[in-house]
Amino acid sequence: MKIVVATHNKGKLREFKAALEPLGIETVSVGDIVAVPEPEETGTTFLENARIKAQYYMKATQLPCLADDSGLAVDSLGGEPGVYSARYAGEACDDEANNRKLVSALREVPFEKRTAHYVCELVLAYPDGREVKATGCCDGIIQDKPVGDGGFGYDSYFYVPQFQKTMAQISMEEKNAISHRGLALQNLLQQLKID
Ligand SMILES: O=c1[nH]c(=O)c2ncn([C@@H]3O[C@H](COP(=O)(O)OP(=O)(O)OP(=O)(O)O)[C@@H](O)[C@H]3O)c2[nH]1
Ligand SMILES: [Mg+2]
Repeated sequence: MKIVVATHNKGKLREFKAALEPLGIETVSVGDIVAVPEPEETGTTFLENARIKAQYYMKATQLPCLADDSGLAVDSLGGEPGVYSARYAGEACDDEANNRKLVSALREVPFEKRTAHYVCELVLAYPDGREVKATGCCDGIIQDKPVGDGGFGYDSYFYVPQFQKTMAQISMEEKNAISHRGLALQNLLQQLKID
């Protein structure tokens, strides 16, 4: 079995590959199948954006496509950066700029009040119109200094109490077992009756 993963984020792709290959499911990046511009993520929720991406790439490839919309919601920032996680510091920004803005926004907030969640919505869209949706959430605390070099994005600042480490210090297998994306994927596979 093969799944087209409708993302251009290499970190997400690596995680999908690591979770699905042991189950005998091959992953292909949509960028290796069609050369189309990325759709605008105009939704106001993770689910809306995941649907926009899944539908767009399914129509472009005529294949079942799995899209992921995810992000970080920080309680003391009223849920920010939320759906804007990838472009928190502006449209043409990178992980480093986003992290700088995050640390600066939390400068006055004590560690115990820096609770946050990663959220992931997955949508698998089929050419016949069917859609399978799954969601996952993972709790953590945003620390001041980056630690670890695994993962991507905000991971080196995202402290996971359960491991007493950041998301960038744990292995890919450990991340997939507890992360928003890993949990959403487990839920999706249950609905597809694959485990
Ligand atoms: O450190 C992180 N570890 C994670 O596990 C994680 N999951 C999401 N995020 C952040 O949220 C944005 C998603 O935005 P997003 O869903 O639009 O994805 P994207 O634009 O990067 O790729 P695409 O899938 O849209 O092609 C990403 O860029 C990251 O900033 C994460 N950061
Ligand atoms: Mg995106």
